[in-house]
Amino acid sequence: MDELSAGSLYLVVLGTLALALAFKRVLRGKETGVKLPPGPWNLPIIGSLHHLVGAHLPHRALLRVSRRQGPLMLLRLGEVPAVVVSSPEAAMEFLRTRDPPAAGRATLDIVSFGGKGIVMAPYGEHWRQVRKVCVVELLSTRQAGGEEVSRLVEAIATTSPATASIGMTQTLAALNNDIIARAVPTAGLRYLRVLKVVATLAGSFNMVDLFPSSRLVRWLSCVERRLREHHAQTVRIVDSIIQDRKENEASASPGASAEDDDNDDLLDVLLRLQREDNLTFPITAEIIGALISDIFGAATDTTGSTLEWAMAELMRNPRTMEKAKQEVQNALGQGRAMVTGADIGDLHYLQMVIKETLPRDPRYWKDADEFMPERFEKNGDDIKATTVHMGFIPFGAGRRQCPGALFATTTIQLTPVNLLYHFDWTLINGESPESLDMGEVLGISIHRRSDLRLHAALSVSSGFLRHSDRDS
Ligand code: HEM
Repeated sequence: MDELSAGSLYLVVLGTLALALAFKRVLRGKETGVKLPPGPWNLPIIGSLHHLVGAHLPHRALLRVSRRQGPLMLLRLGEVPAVVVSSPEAAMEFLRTRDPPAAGRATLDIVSFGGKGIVMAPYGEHWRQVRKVCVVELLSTRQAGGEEVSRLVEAIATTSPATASIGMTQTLAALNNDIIARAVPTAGLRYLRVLKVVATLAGSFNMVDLFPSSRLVRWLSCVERRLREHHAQTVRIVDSIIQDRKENEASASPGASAEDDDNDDLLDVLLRLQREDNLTFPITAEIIGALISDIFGAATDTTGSTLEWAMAELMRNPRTMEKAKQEVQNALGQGRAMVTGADIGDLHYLQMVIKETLPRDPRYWKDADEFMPERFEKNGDDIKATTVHMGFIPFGAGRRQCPGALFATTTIQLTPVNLLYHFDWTLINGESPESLDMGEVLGISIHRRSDLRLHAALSVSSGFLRHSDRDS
Protein backbone atom coordinates (compact mmCIF):
# COMPACT_ATOMS: atom_id res chain seq x y z
CA MET A 1 0.00 0.00 0.00
CA ASP A 2 1.10 3.52 -0.65
CA GLU A 3 2.92 5.05 2.26
CA LEU A 4 0.49 7.91 2.61
CA SER A 5 -2.48 5.66 2.81
CA ALA A 6 -6.15 6.40 2.97
CA GLY A 7 -7.72 7.60 6.13
CA SER A 8 -4.92 9.88 7.02
CA LEU A 9 -5.89 13.38 7.85
CA TYR A 10 -2.27 14.18 7.28
CA LEU A 11 -3.32 13.69 3.69
CA VAL A 12 -6.03 16.22 4.17
CA VAL A 13 -3.46 18.55 5.58
CA LEU A 14 -0.89 17.73 3.01
CA GLY A 15 -3.51 18.07 0.34
CA THR A 16 -4.78 21.25 1.87
CA LEU A 17 -1.33 22.64 2.33
CA ALA A 18 -0.07 21.56 -1.03
CA LEU A 19 -3.09 22.84 -2.83
CA ALA A 20 -3.57 25.88 -0.70
CA LEU A 21 0.05 26.78 -0.91
CA ALA A 22 0.40 25.76 -4.49
CA PHE A 23 -2.54 27.75 -5.62
CA LYS A 24 -3.50 30.18 -2.94
CA ARG A 25 -0.32 31.54 -1.49
CA VAL A 26 1.58 32.05 -4.67
CA LEU A 27 4.89 33.74 -4.12
CA ARG A 28 5.71 36.37 -6.58
CA GLY A 29 9.46 36.67 -6.03
CA LYS A 30 9.98 39.89 -7.87
CA GLU A 31 7.15 41.59 -5.99
CA THR A 32 8.17 40.42 -2.54
CA GLY A 33 11.93 40.15 -2.73
CA VAL A 34 11.58 36.68 -1.15
CA LYS A 35 14.20 34.19 -2.31
CA LEU A 36 12.32 31.47 -4.16
CA PRO A 37 13.21 27.81 -3.60
CA PRO A 38 14.53 25.61 -6.42
CA GLY A 39 12.23 23.49 -8.54
CA PRO A 40 12.33 20.86 -11.29
CA TRP A 41 13.12 21.76 -14.93
CA ASN A 42 10.34 23.49 -16.83
CA LEU A 43 8.98 23.37 -20.36
CA PRO A 44 7.74 26.40 -22.27
CA ILE A 45 4.04 27.21 -21.72
CA ILE A 46 3.18 24.27 -19.45
CA GLY A 47 5.98 24.95 -16.96
CA SER A 48 6.31 22.04 -14.50
CA LEU A 49 2.99 20.37 -15.34
CA HIS A 50 4.65 17.41 -17.09
CA HIS A 51 6.19 16.41 -13.75
CA LEU A 52 2.70 15.91 -12.36
CA VAL A 53 1.51 13.50 -15.03
CA GLY A 54 0.87 9.90 -14.02
CA ALA A 55 -0.74 10.17 -10.60
CA HIS A 56 -4.52 10.25 -10.50
CA LEU A 57 -4.53 12.60 -7.51
CA PRO A 58 -2.64 15.91 -7.64
CA HIS A 59 -1.39 15.76 -4.05
CA ARG A 60 0.26 12.42 -4.76
CA ALA A 61 1.96 13.82 -7.85
CA LEU A 62 3.18 16.79 -5.79
CA LEU A 63 4.46 14.42 -3.12
CA ARG A 64 6.33 12.36 -5.72
CA VAL A 65 8.07 15.42 -7.16
CA SER A 66 8.82 16.77 -3.68
CA ARG A 67 10.68 13.55 -2.84
CA ARG A 68 13.18 14.42 -5.57
CA GLN A 69 13.21 18.16 -5.03
CA GLY A 70 12.96 18.48 -1.29
CA PRO A 71 10.23 19.70 1.03
CA LEU A 72 10.13 23.26 -0.32
CA MET A 73 10.03 23.61 -4.09
CA LEU A 74 8.95 26.02 -6.75
CA LEU A 75 6.70 24.73 -9.52
CA ARG A 76 5.33 26.57 -12.51
CA LEU A 77 1.75 25.44 -12.94
CA GLY A 78 1.21 26.73 -16.44
CA GLU A 79 1.95 30.41 -16.08
CA VAL A 80 1.47 30.45 -12.31
CA PRO A 81 4.49 30.12 -9.99
CA ALA A 82 3.68 28.07 -6.91
CA VAL A 83 5.64 27.15 -3.81
CA VAL A 84 4.82 23.63 -2.64
CA VAL A 85 5.52 22.76 0.99
CA SER A 86 5.43 19.06 1.76
CA SER A 87 7.06 18.35 5.10
CA PRO A 88 5.72 19.34 8.50
CA GLU A 89 8.94 21.18 9.41
CA ALA A 90 9.00 23.14 6.18
CA ALA A 91 5.27 23.84 6.56
CA MET A 92 5.77 25.05 10.12
CA GLU A 93 8.71 27.19 9.12
CA PHE A 94 6.85 28.56 6.14
CA LEU A 95 3.56 29.19 7.91
CA ARG A 96 5.12 30.71 11.01
CA THR A 97 7.76 32.91 9.55
CA ARG A 98 6.51 33.96 6.15
CA ASP A 99 3.32 35.46 5.01
CA PRO A 100 3.36 35.59 1.28
CA PRO A 101 0.79 37.70 -0.45
CA ALA A 102 -2.19 35.68 -1.60
CA ALA A 103 -2.61 35.68 -5.32
CA GLY A 104 -5.75 33.61 -5.64
CA ARG A 105 -6.69 31.13 -8.29
CA ALA A 106 -8.94 32.64 -10.89
CA THR A 107 -11.75 30.23 -10.04
CA LEU A 108 -11.34 30.60 -6.30
CA ASP A 109 -11.42 34.36 -6.70
CA ILE A 110 -14.95 33.99 -8.04
CA VAL A 111 -16.26 31.75 -5.29
CA SER A 112 -14.48 33.64 -2.52
CA PHE A 113 -16.22 36.87 -3.46
CA GLY A 114 -12.81 38.19 -4.56
CA GLY A 115 -11.25 37.49 -1.14
CA LYS A 116 -13.92 39.40 0.82
CA GLY A 117 -14.34 36.56 3.33
CA ILE A 118 -11.50 35.02 5.31
CA VAL A 119 -10.09 31.98 3.54
CA MET A 120 -8.85 33.78 0.44
CA ALA A 121 -8.33 37.19 1.97
CA PRO A 122 -4.75 38.41 1.59
CA TYR A 123 -2.91 39.19 4.80
CA GLY A 124 -3.85 42.72 5.83
CA GLU A 125 -6.40 44.79 7.71
CA HIS A 126 -9.49 43.14 6.20
CA TRP A 127 -8.20 39.64 7.00
CA ARG A 128 -7.19 40.70 10.55
CA GLN A 129 -10.68 42.04 11.22
CA VAL A 130 -12.65 39.12 9.79
CA ARG A 131 -10.31 36.64 11.47
CA LYS A 132 -11.00 38.36 14.81
CA VAL A 133 -14.73 38.16 14.12
CA CYS A 134 -14.42 34.44 13.36
CA VAL A 135 -12.26 33.65 16.39
CA VAL A 136 -13.88 35.87 19.00
CA GLU A 137 -17.49 36.06 17.90
CA LEU A 138 -18.23 33.01 15.81
CA LEU A 139 -16.20 29.93 16.61
CA SER A 140 -14.36 29.92 19.91
CA THR A 141 -17.33 29.92 22.25
CA ARG A 142 -19.65 27.75 20.21
CA GLN A 143 -19.84 24.13 21.16
CA ALA A 144 -20.52 22.06 18.12
CA GLY A 145 -22.97 19.44 17.63
CA GLY A 146 -24.64 17.95 20.76
CA GLU A 147 -28.21 18.28 19.49
CA GLU A 148 -27.33 17.30 15.96
CA VAL A 149 -25.37 14.21 17.01
CA SER A 150 -28.32 13.23 19.17
CA ARG A 151 -30.66 13.58 16.18
CA LEU A 152 -28.25 11.51 14.10
CA VAL A 153 -28.22 8.72 16.70
CA GLU A 154 -31.99 8.76 16.90
CA ALA A 155 -32.34 8.66 13.12
CA ILE A 156 -30.03 5.64 12.88
CA ALA A 157 -31.64 3.96 15.89
CA THR A 158 -35.11 4.26 14.42
CA THR A 159 -34.14 2.99 10.99
CA SER A 160 -35.86 -0.31 10.44
CA PRO A 161 -33.32 -3.08 11.19
CA ALA A 162 -34.06 -4.90 7.95
CA THR A 163 -32.97 -1.92 5.88
CA ALA A 164 -30.44 -0.46 8.26
CA SER A 165 -27.66 -0.11 5.79
CA ILE A 166 -26.32 3.33 6.45
CA GLY A 167 -24.55 5.35 3.76
CA MET A 168 -21.93 6.93 6.00
CA THR A 169 -20.76 9.48 3.43
CA GLN A 170 -24.17 11.10 3.15
CA THR A 171 -25.05 10.57 6.79
CA LEU A 172 -21.90 12.22 8.13
CA ALA A 173 -21.99 14.99 5.52
CA ALA A 174 -25.62 15.67 6.48
CA LEU A 175 -24.63 15.76 10.16
CA ASN A 176 -21.96 18.34 9.45
CA ASN A 177 -24.22 20.46 7.34
CA ASP A 178 -26.72 20.23 10.15
CA ILE A 179 -24.16 21.37 12.70
CA ILE A 180 -22.87 24.25 10.61
CA ALA A 181 -26.35 25.09 9.34
CA ARG A 182 -27.41 25.61 12.94
CA ALA A 183 -25.32 28.71 12.55
CA VAL A 184 -27.35 29.68 9.50
CA PRO A 185 -30.58 27.74 9.95
CA THR A 186 -32.46 29.40 7.16
CA ALA A 187 -29.69 28.62 4.68
CA GLY A 188 -31.59 25.56 3.73
CA LEU A 189 -30.91 22.71 1.42
CA ARG A 190 -30.82 24.76 -1.75
CA TYR A 191 -27.92 26.83 -0.47
CA LEU A 192 -26.01 23.71 0.58
CA ARG A 193 -26.66 22.06 -2.78
CA VAL A 194 -25.35 25.05 -4.70
CA LEU A 195 -22.37 25.32 -2.37
CA LYS A 196 -21.53 21.67 -2.99
CA VAL A 197 -21.44 22.18 -6.75
CA VAL A 198 -19.28 25.27 -6.25
CA ALA A 199 -16.87 23.31 -3.98
CA THR A 200 -16.62 20.47 -6.52
CA LEU A 201 -15.95 22.83 -9.41
CA ALA A 202 -13.48 24.94 -7.45
CA GLY A 203 -11.76 21.90 -5.91
CA SER A 204 -10.72 20.45 -9.26
CA PHE A 205 -7.78 21.34 -11.52
CA ASN A 206 -8.94 23.96 -14.00
CA MET A 207 -7.16 25.32 -17.06
CA VAL A 208 -8.26 28.82 -16.10
CA ASP A 209 -6.18 28.57 -12.94
CA LEU A 210 -3.13 27.52 -14.91
CA PHE A 211 -3.44 30.19 -17.59
CA PRO A 212 -5.41 33.00 -15.94
CA SER A 213 -4.16 35.64 -18.34
CA SER A 214 -5.24 33.74 -21.48
CA ARG A 215 -8.48 35.07 -22.91
CA LEU A 216 -8.77 32.03 -25.15
CA VAL A 217 -8.59 29.61 -22.21
CA ARG A 218 -11.13 31.65 -20.28
CA TRP A 219 -13.43 31.81 -23.29
CA LEU A 220 -13.19 28.04 -23.82
CA SER A 221 -13.59 27.15 -20.15
CA CYS A 222 -17.08 26.18 -19.12
CA VAL A 223 -15.89 25.76 -15.50
CA GLU A 224 -15.50 29.49 -15.03
CA ARG A 225 -18.94 30.12 -16.56
CA ARG A 226 -20.59 27.50 -14.36
CA LEU A 227 -18.82 28.81 -11.28
CA ARG A 228 -20.02 32.33 -12.00
CA GLU A 229 -23.61 31.09 -12.43
CA HIS A 230 -23.55 29.06 -9.22
CA HIS A 231 -21.81 31.79 -7.33
CA ALA A 232 -24.52 34.23 -8.43
CA GLN A 233 -27.10 31.79 -7.05
CA THR A 234 -25.36 31.66 -3.65
CA VAL A 235 -25.33 35.46 -3.56
CA ARG A 236 -29.08 35.57 -4.31
CA ILE A 237 -29.85 32.95 -1.65
CA VAL A 238 -27.76 34.69 1.03
CA ASP A 239 -29.33 38.05 0.12
CA SER A 240 -32.80 36.62 0.58
CA ILE A 241 -31.79 35.00 3.90
CA ILE A 242 -30.47 38.34 5.16
CA GLN A 243 -33.62 40.08 3.98
CA ASP A 244 -35.87 37.54 5.74
CA ARG A 245 -33.86 37.78 8.93
CA LYS A 246 -34.02 41.56 8.95
CA GLU A 247 -37.79 41.47 8.40
CA ASN A 248 -38.20 38.95 11.23
CA GLU A 249 -36.10 41.08 13.54
CA ALA A 250 -38.11 44.17 12.64
CA SER A 251 -41.39 42.42 13.43
CA ALA A 252 -40.11 40.78 16.68
CA SER A 253 -41.11 42.27 20.00
CA PRO A 254 -38.67 44.86 21.39
CA GLY A 255 -36.18 43.31 23.84
CA ALA A 256 -36.57 39.85 22.33
CA SER A 257 -33.25 40.06 20.50
CA ALA A 258 -31.34 40.99 23.67
CA GLU A 259 -32.84 37.99 25.51
CA ASP A 260 -31.86 35.67 22.70
CA ASP A 261 -28.25 36.85 22.48
CA ASP A 262 -26.95 33.49 23.72
CA ASN A 263 -28.75 31.67 20.94
CA ASP A 264 -27.50 33.99 18.24
CA ASP A 265 -26.47 32.13 15.15
CA LEU A 266 -23.70 33.11 12.79
CA LEU A 267 -25.95 35.36 10.75
CA ASP A 268 -27.35 37.10 13.84
CA VAL A 269 -23.81 37.85 14.99
CA LEU A 270 -22.78 39.21 11.60
CA LEU A 271 -25.90 41.39 11.37
CA ARG A 272 -25.27 42.70 14.88
CA LEU A 273 -21.69 43.60 13.93
CA GLN A 274 -23.06 45.28 10.83
CA ARG A 275 -25.40 47.38 12.97
CA GLU A 276 -22.74 48.22 15.56
CA ASP A 277 -20.38 49.30 12.79
CA ASN A 278 -17.28 49.11 15.03
CA LEU A 279 -14.89 47.48 12.60
CA THR A 280 -12.47 49.45 10.49
CA PHE A 281 -14.69 48.78 7.46
CA PRO A 282 -18.44 48.29 7.08
CA ILE A 283 -19.69 44.69 7.07
CA THR A 284 -21.52 44.64 3.78
CA ALA A 285 -23.98 41.99 2.64
CA GLU A 286 -21.22 40.78 0.33
CA ILE A 287 -18.81 40.25 3.24
CA ILE A 288 -21.53 38.41 5.18
CA GLY A 289 -22.16 36.17 2.16
CA ALA A 290 -18.43 35.56 1.72
CA LEU A 291 -17.92 34.66 5.40
CA ILE A 292 -20.88 32.29 5.47
CA SER A 293 -19.68 30.55 2.31
CA ASP A 294 -16.11 30.35 3.63
CA ILE A 295 -17.15 28.84 6.92
CA PHE A 296 -19.42 26.26 5.28
CA GLY A 297 -16.69 25.51 2.74
CA ALA A 298 -13.91 25.21 5.33
CA ALA A 299 -15.96 23.22 7.83
CA THR A 300 -18.14 20.63 6.16
CA ASP A 301 -15.78 18.87 3.79
CA THR A 302 -12.88 18.62 6.25
CA THR A 303 -14.90 17.47 9.25
CA GLY A 304 -17.09 15.08 7.25
CA SER A 305 -14.18 13.31 5.58
CA THR A 306 -12.27 13.01 8.88
CA LEU A 307 -15.25 11.28 10.47
CA GLU A 308 -15.71 8.98 7.53
CA TRP A 309 -12.04 7.98 7.48
CA ALA A 310 -12.13 7.36 11.23
CA MET A 311 -15.12 5.02 10.89
CA ALA A 312 -13.53 3.30 7.89
CA GLU A 313 -10.29 2.71 9.81
CA LEU A 314 -12.24 1.27 12.74
CA MET A 315 -14.12 -1.07 10.40
CA ARG A 316 -10.84 -2.14 8.82
CA ASN A 317 -9.34 -2.80 12.25
CA PRO A 318 -11.86 -4.83 14.28
CA ARG A 319 -9.57 -5.13 17.30
CA THR A 320 -9.21 -1.38 17.52
CA MET A 321 -12.97 -1.01 17.11
CA GLU A 322 -13.56 -3.48 19.94
CA LYS A 323 -11.08 -1.77 22.24
CA ALA A 324 -12.58 1.66 21.55
CA LYS A 325 -16.11 0.34 22.12
CA GLN A 326 -15.08 -1.34 25.37
CA GLU A 327 -13.58 1.88 26.64
CA VAL A 328 -16.66 3.89 25.75
CA GLN A 329 -19.08 1.36 27.26
CA ASN A 330 -17.02 0.79 30.41
CA ALA A 331 -16.66 4.50 31.03
CA LEU A 332 -20.27 5.39 30.33
CA GLY A 333 -22.19 2.39 31.58
CA GLN A 334 -25.55 1.26 30.29
CA GLY A 335 -28.64 3.03 29.12
CA ARG A 336 -27.42 6.51 28.27
CA ALA A 337 -29.51 8.32 25.68
CA MET A 338 -26.68 10.62 24.72
CA VAL A 339 -22.95 10.96 25.32
CA THR A 340 -21.96 14.58 25.71
CA GLY A 341 -18.79 16.63 25.40
CA ALA A 342 -18.35 16.39 29.19
CA ASP A 343 -17.85 12.59 28.87
CA ILE A 344 -15.10 12.75 26.31
CA GLY A 345 -12.23 13.80 28.61
CA ASP A 346 -11.87 10.29 30.09
CA LEU A 347 -11.95 8.47 26.79
CA HIS A 348 -8.22 8.37 26.14
CA TYR A 349 -8.21 5.51 23.67
CA LEU A 350 -10.94 7.11 21.59
CA GLN A 351 -8.92 10.32 21.51
CA MET A 352 -5.91 8.35 20.33
CA VAL A 353 -8.06 6.81 17.58
CA ILE A 354 -8.89 10.30 16.34
CA LYS A 355 -5.25 11.36 16.51
CA GLU A 356 -4.23 8.25 14.63
CA THR A 357 -6.70 9.16 11.89
CA LEU A 358 -4.64 12.32 11.42
CA PRO A 359 -0.86 11.66 11.00
CA ARG A 360 0.61 9.19 8.51
CA ASP A 361 4.06 10.31 7.47
CA PRO A 362 6.56 7.41 7.45
CA ARG A 363 9.40 9.81 8.19
CA TYR A 364 7.94 10.47 11.62
CA TRP A 365 5.86 7.46 12.54
CA LYS A 366 7.00 3.86 12.72
CA ASP A 367 4.83 1.54 10.59
CA ALA A 368 2.93 4.57 9.45
CA ASP A 369 0.57 2.46 7.35
CA GLU A 370 -0.63 0.48 10.34
CA PHE A 371 -3.61 1.97 12.15
CA MET A 372 -2.16 1.93 15.68
CA PRO A 373 -3.72 4.40 18.10
CA GLU A 374 -1.44 2.86 20.79
CA ARG A 375 1.52 4.70 19.31
CA PHE A 376 0.27 7.80 21.10
CA GLU A 377 0.41 6.04 24.45
CA LYS A 378 4.18 5.75 24.27
CA ASN A 379 4.65 9.46 24.00
CA GLY A 380 2.58 9.97 27.10
CA ASP A 381 2.47 13.50 28.42
CA ASP A 382 4.98 14.72 25.90
CA ILE A 383 2.58 14.10 23.06
CA LYS A 384 1.48 17.70 22.73
CA ALA A 385 5.03 18.97 22.47
CA THR A 386 6.35 16.21 20.25
CA THR A 387 3.50 16.00 17.78
CA VAL A 388 4.17 19.52 16.56
CA HIS A 389 7.65 18.41 15.54
CA MET A 390 6.52 15.01 14.36
CA GLY A 391 4.22 15.84 11.54
CA PHE A 392 1.05 16.51 13.42
CA ILE A 393 -0.36 19.81 12.23
CA PRO A 394 -3.85 18.88 11.03
CA PHE A 395 -5.15 22.36 11.67
CA GLY A 396 -2.21 24.18 10.12
CA ALA A 397 0.09 26.56 11.93
CA GLY A 398 0.93 30.19 12.14
CA ARG A 399 -1.36 33.10 11.40
CA ARG A 400 -3.64 31.22 9.02
CA GLN A 401 -4.11 28.18 11.23
CA CYS A 402 -7.64 26.89 11.48
CA PRO A 403 -9.89 29.08 13.65
CA GLY A 404 -12.45 26.24 13.70
CA ALA A 405 -10.10 23.72 15.35
CA LEU A 406 -11.95 23.65 18.68
CA PHE A 407 -15.31 23.51 16.95
CA ALA A 408 -14.11 20.68 14.69
CA THR A 409 -12.45 18.75 17.52
CA THR A 410 -15.72 18.55 19.43
CA THR A 411 -17.52 17.16 16.40
CA ILE A 412 -14.83 14.66 15.45
CA GLN A 413 -14.80 13.27 18.99
CA LEU A 414 -18.47 13.49 19.93
CA THR A 415 -19.75 11.78 16.78
CA PRO A 416 -17.68 8.57 16.88
CA VAL A 417 -18.17 8.23 20.64
CA ASN A 418 -21.93 8.23 20.15
CA LEU A 419 -21.78 5.98 17.10
CA LEU A 420 -19.71 3.44 19.06
CA TYR A 421 -21.73 3.67 22.25
CA HIS A 422 -25.14 3.25 20.66
CA PHE A 423 -24.45 0.84 17.79
CA ASP A 424 -22.66 -2.30 16.74
CA TRP A 425 -21.36 -1.76 13.23
CA THR A 426 -20.84 -4.39 10.56
CA LEU A 427 -19.73 -4.31 6.95
CA ILE A 428 -22.31 -5.23 4.33
CA ASN A 429 -22.43 -6.91 0.91
CA GLY A 430 -19.94 -9.58 1.92
CA GLU A 431 -17.19 -7.01 2.46
CA SER A 432 -14.42 -7.96 4.88
CA PRO A 433 -12.07 -5.63 6.77
CA GLU A 434 -9.27 -6.63 4.38
CA SER A 435 -11.31 -5.96 1.24
CA LEU A 436 -12.69 -2.60 2.34
CA ASP A 437 -11.94 -0.02 -0.36
CA MET A 438 -9.67 2.67 1.10
CA GLY A 439 -9.09 4.51 -2.20
CA GLU A 440 -9.14 8.29 -2.31
CA VAL A 441 -10.51 11.12 -4.41
CA LEU A 442 -9.71 14.78 -4.16
CA GLY A 443 -12.24 17.41 -3.11
CA ILE A 444 -11.46 20.38 -0.91
CA SER A 445 -9.94 17.63 1.23
CA ILE A 446 -9.24 13.97 0.48
CA HIS A 447 -12.39 11.84 0.36
CA ARG A 448 -13.06 8.17 0.19
CA ARG A 449 -13.37 6.93 -3.36
CA SER A 450 -16.38 4.79 -2.50
CA ASP A 451 -19.22 5.41 -0.15
CA LEU A 452 -18.79 3.64 3.19
CA ARG A 453 -21.97 1.63 3.71
CA LEU A 454 -22.43 -0.06 7.06
CA HIS A 455 -25.07 -1.96 8.95
CA ALA A 456 -25.96 -0.54 12.36
CA ALA A 457 -27.59 -2.55 15.14
CA LEU A 458 -28.52 -0.96 18.43
CA SER A 459 -25.92 -1.98 21.04
CA VAL A 460 -26.74 -3.40 24.46
CA SER A 461 -25.51 -0.23 26.14
CA SER A 462 -27.67 2.17 24.16
CA GLY A 463 -30.47 3.98 25.90
CA PHE A 464 -32.46 4.29 22.72
CA LEU A 465 -35.30 1.81 22.56
CA ARG A 466 -35.21 -0.58 19.68
CA HIS A 467 -37.45 0.41 16.83
CA SER A 468 -39.59 -2.69 17.25
CA ASP A 469 -40.01 -1.98 20.99
CA ARG A 470 -41.15 1.53 20.25
CA ASP A 471 -43.83 0.30 17.87
CA SER A 472 -45.16 -2.38 20.17
C1 HEM B 1 -11.17 18.21 10.77
C2 HEM B 1 -11.59 19.40 10.46
C3 HEM B 1 -10.73 20.55 9.97
C4 HEM B 1 -9.45 20.54 9.51
C5 HEM B 1 -8.51 19.37 9.34
C6 HEM B 1 -9.11 21.92 9.16
C7 HEM B 1 -7.87 22.31 8.67
C8 HEM B 1 -7.57 23.62 8.33
C9 HEM B 1 -6.27 24.06 7.86
C10 HEM B 1 -5.06 23.16 7.67
C11 HEM B 1 -6.36 25.40 7.61
C12 HEM B 1 -5.24 26.31 7.12
C13 HEM B 1 -5.25 26.36 5.58
C14 HEM B 1 -4.21 27.33 5.00
O1 HEM B 1 -3.13 27.50 5.57
O2 HEM B 1 -4.50 27.90 3.96
C15 HEM B 1 -7.72 25.81 7.92
C16 HEM B 1 -8.21 27.08 7.75
C17 HEM B 1 -9.49 27.47 8.07
N1 HEM B 1 -10.47 26.69 8.67
FE1 HEM B 1 -10.30 24.76 9.17
N2 HEM B 1 -10.20 22.71 9.42
C18 HEM B 1 -11.21 21.92 9.92
C19 HEM B 1 -12.46 22.32 10.33
C20 HEM B 1 -12.91 23.62 10.32
C21 HEM B 1 -14.19 24.06 10.86
C22 HEM B 1 -15.21 23.15 11.55
C23 HEM B 1 -14.29 25.41 10.60
C24 HEM B 1 -15.40 26.37 10.94
C25 HEM B 1 -16.51 26.08 11.62
C26 HEM B 1 -13.06 25.81 9.91
C27 HEM B 1 -12.78 27.10 9.47
C28 HEM B 1 -11.60 27.48 8.87
C29 HEM B 1 -11.34 28.82 8.34
C30 HEM B 1 -12.34 29.99 8.35
C31 HEM B 1 -10.02 28.82 7.84
C32 HEM B 1 -9.29 29.98 7.18
C33 HEM B 1 -8.46 30.74 8.20
C34 HEM B 1 -7.67 31.91 7.62
O3 HEM B 1 -7.37 31.91 6.42
O4 HEM B 1 -7.32 32.80 8.40
N3 HEM B 1 -12.26 24.70 9.77
N4 HEM B 1 -8.42 24.70 8.38
